[in-house]
Amino acid sequence: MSHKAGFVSIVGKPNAGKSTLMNSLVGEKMSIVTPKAQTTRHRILGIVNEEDYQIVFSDTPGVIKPAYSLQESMMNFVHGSLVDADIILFVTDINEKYDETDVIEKLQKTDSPVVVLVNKIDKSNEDDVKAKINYWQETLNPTAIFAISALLGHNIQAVFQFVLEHLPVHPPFYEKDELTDKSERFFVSEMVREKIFKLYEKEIPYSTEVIVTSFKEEEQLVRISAEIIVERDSQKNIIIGTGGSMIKKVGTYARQDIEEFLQKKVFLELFVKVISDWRSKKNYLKRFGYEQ
Ligand SMILES: Nc1nc2c(ncn2[C@@H]2O[C@H](COP(=O)(O)OP(=O)(O)OP(=O)(O)O)[C@@H](O)[C@H]2O)c(=O)[nH]1
Repeated sequence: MSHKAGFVSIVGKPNAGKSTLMNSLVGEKMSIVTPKAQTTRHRILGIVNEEDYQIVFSDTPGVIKPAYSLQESMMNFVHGSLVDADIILFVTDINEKYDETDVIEKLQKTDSPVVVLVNKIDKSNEDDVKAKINYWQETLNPTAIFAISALLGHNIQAVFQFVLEHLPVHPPFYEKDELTDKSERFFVSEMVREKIFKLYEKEIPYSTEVIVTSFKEEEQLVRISAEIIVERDSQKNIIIGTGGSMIKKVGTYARQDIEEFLQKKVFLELFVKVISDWRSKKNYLKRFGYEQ
């Protein structure tokens, strides 16, 4: 029996629903999902393994014009995923307000088959869905178009089947028990970062990075320390909150998720550290895993 395997890249503008789609296709929560744009910063692999196939999905940061070095690195992850892809899933919000010219230009340059996924149809109507499908047919002339709701799981099975049928015959790229290329530490830091995206406003989430500094497995529990890095003292005060009230919330919510993820009791300690303008400094971006 021939084994199929390949790379499937999920790309699109910020907030289109890429991470929601990835989680739905993989059947696990791999990527953090929040209502804010630019939540995803890395290229995150989600691997689906069956006896006769292996699909390696990549969730990528939303396509933007980079304003600072961190965003440049984020866009490098997108380019990398377009170059590798056997199939590209382009996710677009049916009610998209952004100008998508930059994504369209990128997609027109690739040799890989492009599938357009018109997402969030639960927030639309049949006429608008038809109009959008016609628009994308004319604009991109893609290999296929699906109208989906990543949130409600509508048409996701059809997309999955399409991917499977178009996957090349190839031996597996990863061990068949691997679910991702990222470490437990990475997912722990993402869970803390997700809470920061949900609990704080304006620039705070975008100025924040989370680094797991210690991860010790003991018999009864896992002891984890993490640093929340911000760019200025004023942001440090906001993260901590009056009498530590805000950081306590971050810690409590994150710990609950991490316990579920690790299936073990967790002791989580959070520290806040200021590194001025870390998002524009190459050495920090490298240390935080954004640069090769
Ligand atoms: N109504 C509706 N909302 C959706 C759907 N898919 C995603 N969303 C919501 O849209 C928001 C953004 O979803 P994400 O999956 O984080 O989007 P993303 O494209 O990964 O965003 P970035 O990481 O910023 O690039 C979240 O609030 C989701 O719950 C959908 O099919 N319908």
